[in-house]
Amino acid sequence: MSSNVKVQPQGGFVETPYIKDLVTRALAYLQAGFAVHFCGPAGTGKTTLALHVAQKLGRPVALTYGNSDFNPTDLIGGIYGYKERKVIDNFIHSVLKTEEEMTFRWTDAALTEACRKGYTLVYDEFTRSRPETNNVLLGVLEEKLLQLPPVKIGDTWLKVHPDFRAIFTSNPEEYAGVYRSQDALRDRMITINLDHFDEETEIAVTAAKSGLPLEDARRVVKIVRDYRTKKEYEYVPTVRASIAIAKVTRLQGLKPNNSDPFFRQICLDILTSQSNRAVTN
Ligand SMILES: Nc1ncnc2c1ncn2[C@@H]1O[C@H](COP(=O)(O)OP(=O)(O)OP(=O)(O)O)[C@@H](O)[C@H]1O
Repeated sequence: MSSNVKVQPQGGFVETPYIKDLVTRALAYLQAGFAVHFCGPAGTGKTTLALHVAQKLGRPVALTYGNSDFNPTDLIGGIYGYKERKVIDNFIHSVLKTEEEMTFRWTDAALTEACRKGYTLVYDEFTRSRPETNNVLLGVLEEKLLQLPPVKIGDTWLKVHPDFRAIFTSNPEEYAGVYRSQDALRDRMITINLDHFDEETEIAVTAAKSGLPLEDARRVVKIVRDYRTKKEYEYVPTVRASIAIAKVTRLQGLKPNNSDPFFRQICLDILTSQSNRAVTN
């Protein structure tokens, strides 16, 4: 492994040449004012990358997650609660005057807050929201205008703050619970397709997240990658399997050694729990 791989203390962000290249490209597109979309299988680092790139932009982050139950108000905001003011004037005993005033309280949701204040929106797994819910993004990404619902007293359009940026993540369309997003929306973002990490990155991430020494993490990752390349299962184990095996190995005081039956069983349990279906074709 090249010496310039920075393995952070446990849990930190790992930046290998592979990760650095992705960060550089994403920042270039965002700084040019384009939205960026990380698309890839589970466990390929999309969410971590999106949050890291957002942090690099140096603006506050408005984070939201795709959800099939979402409707546009979950992205834009709505009327949540109201304030009631009641004045009773009984100065003249025979006359009772009451004034009631009810003011509704509008609350911005993540998209509106980001558009209004110039935050970076990170919309994780955005294709798990129904396409019609995401329609509101078309105007935001192209005309830089956010349409507000008529219930919002006064303004029905919000001009998007010049510092607003958007980063999206999604799993491929064949995943369960993922909708096919509109072509018009995909056309308004630059998609970077991710696959499983290169070996150097997977080792560094496994070591950082599990606390297992680098050389032992390398052995664990080799077992997982050999299993992954066999393609015997439709769902291949991800870096999460490497992290889990490495963490249990460390906490049990084991060495990643195939001649140890306990270590072998841990690998089997974790690898088979992630790849639960034989290839259908
Ligand atoms: N650069 C990194 N540095 C440290 N840990 C990382 C890095 N990238 C990914 N990870 C870790 O790898 C695991 C998977 O990453 P992440 O959740 O970002 O993947 P994902 O593609 O968003 O997965 P999913 O689609 O299942 O949500 C997590 O435990 C995450 O902390």
